[in-house]
Amino acid sequence: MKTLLEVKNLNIRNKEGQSLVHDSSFSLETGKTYALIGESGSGKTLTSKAILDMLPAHLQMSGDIVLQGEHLKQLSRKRWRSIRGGQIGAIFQHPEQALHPSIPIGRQFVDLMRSHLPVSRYEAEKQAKKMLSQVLLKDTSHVMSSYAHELSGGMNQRVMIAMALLLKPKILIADEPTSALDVKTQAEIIFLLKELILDTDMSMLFITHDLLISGYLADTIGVMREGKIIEQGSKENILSAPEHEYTQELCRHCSQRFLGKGEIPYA
Ligand SMILES: Nc1ncnc2c1ncn2[C@@H]1O[C@H](COP(=O)(O)OP(=O)(O)OP(=O)(O)O)[C@@H](O)[C@H]1O
Repeated sequence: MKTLLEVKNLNIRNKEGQSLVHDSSFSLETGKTYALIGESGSGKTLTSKAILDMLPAHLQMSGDIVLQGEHLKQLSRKRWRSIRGGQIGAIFQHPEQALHPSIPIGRQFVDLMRSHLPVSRYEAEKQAKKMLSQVLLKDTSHVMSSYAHELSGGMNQRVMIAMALLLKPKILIADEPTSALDVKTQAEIIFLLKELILDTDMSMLFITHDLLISGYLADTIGVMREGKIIEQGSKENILSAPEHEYTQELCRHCSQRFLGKGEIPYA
């Protein structure tokens, strides 16, 4: 199995020196999904922001992030941004915050594509429409001419997924992308992500508080609590033989929710 991204001994502290993420290490393999699961405030989003180089300046980070052999520590910020730019796509809980409110969706696609690749406007529009239909948005011309506020939450999340995939990244970071959606749309987006991952050799870091979703999407699960990854391993091991008491509790909740009895789904 080929390692695409390694997070090594990641530590993040606030101004007061309090540890927010503590000595976290994990790796992402080509074509595989790693789910980072944990309760609110456990450090999942800060971990993804560190990978995306989006940590606020007042937070101190140490450790190393290695993308295909290139060490973040050894690169200038500009160089890291350019390496990372086309190789890591990201989607978040609130797509409407990431989309520009007063620029039509289509133009945002075209601008993004043309800022990275020497393509004509016509070609960029063609690619954008292709991506929008890949995420199962039907009337692509209508979506292209719409503003984010004119689309539903589920449509905006599909638009974000299409935009994140436009530059054909090797890694997709999905930070609670379905938490703000209704249950039916949540399921549709989760199925879509699974299909997209199976159809390509893209890897995904999926951040969630939901063990059930992790069980469906992930190959490997890391359980995060109070800034630490307390347990990680294959989905099968984590779900059927969790070692840490906290993971055991998560599994019990999950099975009760899913089946109303003591069986672990997906294991
Ligand atoms: N910009 C920031 N400045 C200072 N502390 C922060 C900042 N962002 C997050 N924190 C703190 O760091 C810790 C981890 O936060 P983080 O957002 O990574 O948690 P999370 O697991 O993603 O939670 P959630 O599921 O609620 O998004 C929390 O204690 C949080 O209060």
